[in-house]
Amino acid sequence: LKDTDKEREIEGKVVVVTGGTCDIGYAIADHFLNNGAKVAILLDIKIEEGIQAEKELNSKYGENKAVFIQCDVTVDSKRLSEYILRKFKHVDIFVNNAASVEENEPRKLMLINAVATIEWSIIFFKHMRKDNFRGEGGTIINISSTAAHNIDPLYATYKASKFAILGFSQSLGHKYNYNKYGVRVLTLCPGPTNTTLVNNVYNLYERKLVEKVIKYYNFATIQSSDNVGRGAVEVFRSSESGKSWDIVDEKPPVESPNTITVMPEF
Ligand SMILES: NC(=O)C1=CN([C@@H]2O[C@H](COP(=O)(O)OP(=O)(O)OC[C@H]3O[C@@H](n4cnc5c(N)ncnc54)[C@H](O)[C@@H]3O)[C@@H](O)[C@H]2O)C=CC1
Ligand SMILES: CCCCCC(=O)/C=C/[C@H]1C=CC(=O)[C@@H]1CCCCCCC(=O)O
Repeated sequence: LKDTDKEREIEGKVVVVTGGTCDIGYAIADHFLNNGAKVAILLDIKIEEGIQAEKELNSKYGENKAVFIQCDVTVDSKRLSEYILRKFKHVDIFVNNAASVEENEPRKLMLINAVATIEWSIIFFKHMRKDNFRGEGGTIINISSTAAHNIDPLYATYKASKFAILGFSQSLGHKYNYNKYGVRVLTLCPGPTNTTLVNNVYNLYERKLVEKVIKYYNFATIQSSDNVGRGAVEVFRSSESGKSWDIVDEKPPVESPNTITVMPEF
């Protein structure tokens, strides 16, 4: 196999997903296991959901295919990355998916969505680097949002975090870095998806405003998490480093635009 073929193979790979116990993170873990991953390690702050998710995936794919480790991504990166590497020897795919949409806790939101994504990416980039002693290459997948392509009245802090993830991931995954270090960095930008997080929007904003924004972007559906999980595997199998992919309206991934849409006054 060529290096790029090996890199894009899922069979036998160790996958880590932050926020992996429900919704989009769970669907990503599920699809990687379904396509032959050796193990999916689910890092999440929620203990009961974590135990349940581990149980469900193990009954679907077999014993020890899923491992839940309780984790706060904002504080546990050093301790748990060392633990994971001691226990599993290496990690092939690291997915930064955990997030908050709590606009009224901006510091916490930025720590979870942006700072933690950057810190965990850097830790596992170093582990995977091929110029490192024993570095075997690998793929980091960071979850941004189509909200990172748009300026409108909603989610100002959340948007800032998703713009940060997109810029960081495309820069770290730049072809120059890929050629030098052999680690792929990919970004996914899901559109509105039916999860706990999305249902929060109507608690934060007037329904009329949300409806106006939805109409402006012409979103056809609030898609399933499963479509994002399926899209993640498709992107993993086909994408070059540094690219970003929109997964919207229950359709397959399409490359993200390099432009920002500014919603006019209304
Ligand atoms: N639902 C949507 O419409 C969209 C979601 N996204 C992104 O997709 C990703 C997943 O979103 P959803 O599944 O909708 O969210 P969700 O809220 O259903 O799941 C997020 C998970 O992250 C975990 N988490 C939160 N803070 C944590 C912390 N400090 N440490 C560890 N785990 C923590 C939660 O416990 C939860 O399991 C997020 O990055 C989100 O921004 C992007 C575009 C659209
Ligand atoms: C357009 C508003 C959609 C309202 C309901 C909704 O689906 C909200 C979803 C957000 C929660 C987390 C996200 O990442 C979602 C935004 C998804 C793209 C929204 C794009 C519109 C925007 O820029 O605000």
